[in-house]
Amino acid sequence: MLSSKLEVKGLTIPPLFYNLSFQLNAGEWKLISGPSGTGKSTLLHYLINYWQPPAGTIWFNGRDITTIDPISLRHQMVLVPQRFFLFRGTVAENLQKPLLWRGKSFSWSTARDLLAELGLPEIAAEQRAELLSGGQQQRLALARALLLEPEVLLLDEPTSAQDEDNSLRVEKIIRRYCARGGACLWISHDPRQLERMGNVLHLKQGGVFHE
Ligand SMILES: Nc1ncnc2c1ncn2[C@@H]1O[C@H](COP(=O)(O)OP(=O)(O)OP(=O)(O)O)[C@@H](O)[C@H]1O
Repeated sequence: MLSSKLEVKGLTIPPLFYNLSFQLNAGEWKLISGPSGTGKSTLLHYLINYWQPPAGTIWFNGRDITTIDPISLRHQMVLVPQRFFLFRGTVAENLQKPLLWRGKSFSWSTARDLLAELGLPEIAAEQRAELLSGGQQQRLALARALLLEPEVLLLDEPTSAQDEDNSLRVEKIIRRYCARGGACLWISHDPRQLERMGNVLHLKQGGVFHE
């Protein structure tokens, strides 16, 4: 039997989670919504073992994540945090560095196509990343994660700084990433986005409830 890509089994982290369980399969996305402070961002940090979960509570490809080398885990499961980090440097440098660290090659033409799909058709490789607008920087951070082609993408409010058109672009790209076998867990507060994307887990203190 194929195990799920990511599985949370009875995760208890007082006072945030009590016996929290859900799974995410390859080719699937799930959105997480819920009131501020219920632990949505914290949960994503447990999933990449930034915070260490109790043994046996978080599984990646059928392995307890506490038994996986954290760097290797974070190569396969990439988090774009709410307060993402861009290097001081050009757009191309920002996209290229994490690929090179993983021993992967960088193609500006692939990157440029992706950025165009994200509503940044005019962006130049040599443009300074810190001079882009907040919304443009957020899409650059997402493009950087997508170019890594991780097995699982963890997105913390990836469209919080986007207008409707660009939110739709992001949604389309995540649907395609999942259609190609990726798995995505995505925190969102946007009711229209939750409606459009579906597959919502509503997080309350003490558990996850399907809507
Ligand atoms: N490792 C941890 N263990 C237990 N509690 C934590 C841990 N890290 C953060 N917290 C607390 O958990 C609470 C939830 O924070 P978190 O940022 O995860 O909420 P959130 O649901 O993502 O909120 P928002 O929607 O406002 O982004 C905060 O009060 C934080 O201090």
